[in-house]
Amino acid sequence: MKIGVLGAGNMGGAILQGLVNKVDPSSLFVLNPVNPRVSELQKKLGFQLFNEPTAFKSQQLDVVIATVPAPVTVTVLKQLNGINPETVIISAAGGIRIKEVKTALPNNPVVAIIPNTPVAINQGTIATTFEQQINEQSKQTANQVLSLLGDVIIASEPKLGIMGTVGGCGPAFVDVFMDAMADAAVEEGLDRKTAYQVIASMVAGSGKLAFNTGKTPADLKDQVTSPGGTTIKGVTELEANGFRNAIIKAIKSSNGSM
Ligand SMILES: NC(=O)C1=CN([C@@H]2O[C@H](COP(=O)(O)OP(=O)(O)OC[C@H]3O[C@@H](n4cnc5c(N)ncnc54)[C@H](O)[C@@H]3O)[C@@H](O)[C@H]2O)C=CC1
Ligand SMILES: O=C(O)[C@@H]1CCC=N1
Repeated sequence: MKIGVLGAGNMGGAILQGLVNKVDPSSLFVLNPVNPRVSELQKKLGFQLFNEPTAFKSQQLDVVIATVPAPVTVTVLKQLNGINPETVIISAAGGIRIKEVKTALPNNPVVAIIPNTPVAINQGTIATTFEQQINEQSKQTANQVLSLLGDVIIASEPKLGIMGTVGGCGPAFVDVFMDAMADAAVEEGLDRKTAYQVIASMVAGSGKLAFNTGKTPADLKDQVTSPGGTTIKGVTELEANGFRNAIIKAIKSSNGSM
């Protein structure tokens, strides 16, 4: 399998790291304009780096994952005009519809995804929409690559935006939450390193508990709040300070509905 990545920034870099954990780096082909940061990444991960589209697009790639900034995605994909029509184009561009990608490369099968940064450790959440006309072979090729990176969750195109907001923007919200928790722990006298260790472990374990048990977050929360105990005092304070409302507004704002 030959995998192309268009744009090795934060998302492209995370995808490349996740892929290098699973496949030989010689099967990874990256197109990014000359950039010292990307040259460093190339040295670290060992993929093949191209600085212009002509040589990149003649590599007989099975897939190209587009992780250039969303506003330039269609323009950059147009530069791949003439690429093998069997190459599956996987666009990770937030807010860019399949039909817009098709205007750039009308003959290629297209898949729209919203991944998240945990793909770097093969624990990503990848909301995925296949174009309606896609054939089984192209679908399988895309699935084979994406499932190396984490959970592939199939979405209808109208739901890709909100699934991508929760899954793709979500890590940043969790990071803000963890950062604030660490500040509080430091204020209470814990050293920062230990605070980060406890918090990251707690978030990972809470996520796995929800995932593995299938219990609702409300049920899981109720199991922690002992009667007259310490947790309910904190939960009450969260409610008094509009924590839940802040999260709801953050999701709606990122999703473009506010
Ligand atoms: N950062 C994230 O967590 C997520 C990002 N995405 C999507 O991934 C895309 C990239 O986002 P980030 O990685 O955050 O941005 P970024 O700015 O970190 O990376 C963009 C990369 O594209 C490169 N680039 C710019 N013009 C190019 C061109 N003409 N040809 C090839 N490479 C080019 C840049 O040099 C840079 O390496 C966006 O479409 C975004 O919606 C989707 C889900 C999550
Ligand atoms: O912030 C962004 O626009 C991208 C899309 C989802 C996560 N990051």
